[in-house]
Amino acid sequence: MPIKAILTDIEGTTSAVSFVFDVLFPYAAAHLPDYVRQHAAELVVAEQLAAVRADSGEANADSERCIEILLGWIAEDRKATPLKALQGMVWEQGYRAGQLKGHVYPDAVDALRQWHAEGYQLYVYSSGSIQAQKLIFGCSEAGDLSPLFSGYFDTTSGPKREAGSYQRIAAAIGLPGEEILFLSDVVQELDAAQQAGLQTIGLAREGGVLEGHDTVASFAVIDPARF
Ligand SMILES: CSCCC(=O)C(=O)COP(=O)(O)O
Ligand SMILES: [Mg+2]
Repeated sequence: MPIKAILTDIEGTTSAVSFVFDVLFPYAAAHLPDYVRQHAAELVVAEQLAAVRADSGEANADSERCIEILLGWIAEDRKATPLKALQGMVWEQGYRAGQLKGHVYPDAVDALRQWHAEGYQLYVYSSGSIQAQKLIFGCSEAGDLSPLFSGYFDTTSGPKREAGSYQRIAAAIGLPGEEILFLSDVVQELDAAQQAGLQTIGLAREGGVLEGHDTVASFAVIDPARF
């Protein structure tokens, strides 16, 4: 079955891990406390704070305690959906103010443009919220890459290390798994996608092999037509 859609991870795949850890996470840690204080009464933020209380098991946590919990989650890189939603809101302010520009490897920019021109449908699946995904590609160093993408998936589709998440995404895309190529730098994510019937290629940008998956160091050597 030929590949019709390509689903890509962001951190470590299209974009440098260092951009996420050295730029995005510190920006969120610096600005999230005041953002929460200023917007805690607004429904979109209040809903996420309610989810922080539920996920942490601290039903009576006030806004200041929620901020402490969120900063702890940033420090431990917890892929918690309410943290990711709030990070997306905070980053939006940084991108709009010109303080942030999304990093996307030049080889990924070139390949995504080529695959889009060749008629492949392109999708993103990241632990970052859909808002954060649209920002990193929409406000990237290479310009607005958002017209290349047909859709975005985040942890509201499920955790990235569970096969069921990829089954739900394939159903949402409307293609059998075998017609979707998933790209990631994390072997557990590739394993879960493979278990769901998707094709996989691992990205090891510093070299090495992702056990059980064809592995490359750059998008430049990926040929979706070979499947
Ligand atoms: C959407 S950019 C921010 C990335 C992020 O918050 C994150 O946790 C990265 O997760 P990924 O699934 O892209 O490895
Ligand atoms: Mg990744």
